[in-house]
Amino acid sequence: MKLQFAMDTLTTQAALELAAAAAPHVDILELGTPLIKSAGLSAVTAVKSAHPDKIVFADLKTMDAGELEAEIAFAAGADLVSVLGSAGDSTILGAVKAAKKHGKGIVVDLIGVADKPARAKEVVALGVEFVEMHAGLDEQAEEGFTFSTLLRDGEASGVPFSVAGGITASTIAAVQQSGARVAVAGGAIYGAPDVGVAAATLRAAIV
Ligand SMILES: O=C(CO)[C@H](O)[C@H](O)COP(=O)(O)O
Repeated sequence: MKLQFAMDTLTTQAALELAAAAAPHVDILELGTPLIKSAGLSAVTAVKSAHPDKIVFADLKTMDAGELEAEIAFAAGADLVSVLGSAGDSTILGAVKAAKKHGKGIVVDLIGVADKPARAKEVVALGVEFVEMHAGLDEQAEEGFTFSTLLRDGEASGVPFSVAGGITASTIAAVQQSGARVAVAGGAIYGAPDVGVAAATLRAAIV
């Protein structure tokens, strides 16, 4: 299982500092949605230039104009770009077209989708690399939130999936046991007193 670090920060400089500390321990460096909205796609270029050996994920969460948005992110240096599962199939197909042109991949984020396993099957048939079983930051803060639903949905989907939703060093082993291809961790790394140690701890918890 790969480890993806979601850098939910606001400036390119902060992202470069986080990436430098965590890179030895992670496989995928994610430019979070707030970072791309704040700093622009030049942040993707900066992170990819500093870490050409890492997979760089641009978390665009695209909802429309799939081909155009994916195209500009791939041109900026992204290896993977996210599109929302609640977007129409034409949006997802457009993004897949841009990915094929660049020899890169689309990840469909199933945040907010009620029947995640069903939509996962549909979008993988459209040509996406994998889906993300995702409970966002707001959903995580809701009363009654249970992380285990994401793992059950991933297993039920029968397609390649990642998991994101407040993963910590104590829950990442369960993510691996669910068969996830990628574990996405944001706050557990960027919110830790020592980013490098936190990333290394998550890595060590993957058996
Ligand atoms: O995409 C996101 C929010 O929409 C986050 O990057 C994702 O949820 C991972 O962060 P965390 O581990 O803090 O939940």
